[in-house]
Amino acid sequence: DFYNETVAKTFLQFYENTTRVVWNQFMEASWNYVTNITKKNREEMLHKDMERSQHMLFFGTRARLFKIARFQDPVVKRMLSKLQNIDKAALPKDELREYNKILAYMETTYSMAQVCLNEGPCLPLEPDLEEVMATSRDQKELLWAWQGWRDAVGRQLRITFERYVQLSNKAAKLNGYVDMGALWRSKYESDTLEQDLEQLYQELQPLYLNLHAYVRRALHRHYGPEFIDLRGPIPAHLLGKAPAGLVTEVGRAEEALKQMPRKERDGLPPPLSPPTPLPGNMWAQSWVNILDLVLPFPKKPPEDITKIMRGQHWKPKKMFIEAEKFYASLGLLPTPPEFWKNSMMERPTDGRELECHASAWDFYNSKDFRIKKCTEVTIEDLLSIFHQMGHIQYFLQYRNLSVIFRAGANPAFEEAVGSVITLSVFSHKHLLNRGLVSHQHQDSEEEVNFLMGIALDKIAFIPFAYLMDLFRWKVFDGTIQKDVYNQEWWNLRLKYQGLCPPVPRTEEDFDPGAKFHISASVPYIRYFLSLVLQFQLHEALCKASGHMGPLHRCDIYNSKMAGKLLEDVLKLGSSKPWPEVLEKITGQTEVSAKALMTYFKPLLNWLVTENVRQGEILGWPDFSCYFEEKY
Ligand SMILES: CC(=O)N[C@@H](CC(=O)O)C(=O)NC[C@H](CC1(C(=O)N[C@@H](Cc2ccc(O)cc2)C(=O)O)CCCC1)C(=O)O
Ligand SMILES: [Zn+2]
Repeated sequence: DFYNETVAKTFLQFYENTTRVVWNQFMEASWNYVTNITKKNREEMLHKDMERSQHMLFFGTRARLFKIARFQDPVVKRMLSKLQNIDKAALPKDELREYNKILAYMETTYSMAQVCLNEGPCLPLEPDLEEVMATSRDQKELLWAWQGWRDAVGRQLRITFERYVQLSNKAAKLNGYVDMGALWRSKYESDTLEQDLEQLYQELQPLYLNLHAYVRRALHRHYGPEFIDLRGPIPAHLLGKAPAGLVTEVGRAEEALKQMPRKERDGLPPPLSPPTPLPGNMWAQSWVNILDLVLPFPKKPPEDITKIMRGQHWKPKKMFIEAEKFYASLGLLPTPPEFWKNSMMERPTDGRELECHASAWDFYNSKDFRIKKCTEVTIEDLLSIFHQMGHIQYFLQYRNLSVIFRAGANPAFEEAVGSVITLSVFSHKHLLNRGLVSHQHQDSEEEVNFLMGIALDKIAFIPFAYLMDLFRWKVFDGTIQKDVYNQEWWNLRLKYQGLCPPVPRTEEDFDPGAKFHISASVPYIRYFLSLVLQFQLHEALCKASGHMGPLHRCDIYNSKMAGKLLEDVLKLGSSKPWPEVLEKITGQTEVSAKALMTYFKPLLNWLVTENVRQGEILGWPDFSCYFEEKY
């Protein structure tokens, strides 16, 4: 009897009891696969995924039969409505099998891809290619890594991705959504999500445009006017001067152009600007690695924390313990023994294939939680571990809730928890307290340098995090057709990030696929929202900790008050609508960029003054990726 609420409660209890087993087995099989990619482990993972989907289908279809509108209990209503979305499990069995094979193929292609030197070793992304992108100033090497990675991954995924889009949309429709983008957006329980996101983006754009203009000037100074157009996009791959004898696409194009009789070549577009390397990251999503080129006060460089960590003989385990201590200092829950026994904290040395992209795992049995990370001893990896431990803390806090509510208030909350903590960890006060810097006092110029370092990570990330799902939403809703995937990707990269590809791209390429979350079908707007949310939460926690003074100097370490505020939110999981959860911690019911702007105010003031002094143009009115050469 689907009108009876008591029947519904029995149904939900039955779901609860059976789900734990099914989900735990699926997580175990997934973990075994991504930590040891073999045919056997793949078959086992696919089998357990089918079982999980059958289970979801059984309960999802029945949950839809209950007359929820007639029910009184808000918890029962919320549970039943969440059960109704069964995602890909709605597909007919044979198509679900195909879909799961496609998902496994895309994620595994990404994880196993390598770029091979002409005669010599093949390098995987982590840590080797990422190391090249972060530290090399040899443009031949940088272009080789950047282009090689896209050839090895993006190109391989193009056709499969087209089928992935079809089946994703079919699954979404079978769940009552117009396309998969709509299903992804539904996790935020808001019918004004897209407008709210655009509003946040507009608020943050001045900050990004000022940073972009300033960085462009610094790169212009470093690489020279023939590489950087001060009114144009930043070539996404900032290479040093092309050493003599470098033959690239561009070199060849220029050579050909010079050979042509003048009248013929005048009609042609000038060749691409010579390639330039990424600002220190394979996707130009973070520019921290070019801080040395853009430091506002170069006479006061920040201390190299990676070097200090290595000097103090930090090991991966110590990095995890450091994070554990921080969460404990807030009075939050300790990680259980299973965590330390079952996690993978370093890349295995037995030559197995595995997925190194870091991740935090909930095994849905209230006691088994793990992190998988191919940890290197660097400050980036230390911060990433704090981020992952934020996921673990959330898992711990909501572990006794119904399995239906064991998720973040929304996906951005999941992401923001760990990132909020990193804002304290990276504060000068905390680094000094933990012996990771020795410089006692930070003067106002050093503070601007510090904020520049944070901005190169967080502000540079804004347009990237926004466009990642703008692209996929348009692919899912058909605005972007499959024959123009790559040019539309670069149109968005130009429009929002003001970046150009370093060498000509074609529709043989599929550059979006070179990013983990696109090959692994992980939504990304969560990171854009988390970026704004983490500063809003940081402000609230700092206030609760009794912090006085500028927000960027706050460190909530050891604050039980801040910890209590955070705990009260985390243990709610997704049992309450996220505006209610946000209000509990900040007093506001809307995500606001105010705290982020407050945090970066000193830097924005400095940037605006500097850009005015230089007469900078904000944005890239010379929007072409081609240079008006001197030909
Ligand atoms: C079983 C499972 O998948 N679990 C989920 C968690 C869950 O859903 O429960 C999970 O662990 N996802 C992995 C993912 C890893 C990282 C990532 O991918 N980050 C983004 C964006 C970004 C960039 C800068 C930054 O400072 C913070 C984030 C990127 O690198 O582009 C890589 C290192 C950092 C976070 C993550 O932790 O979010
Ligand atoms: Zn995360």
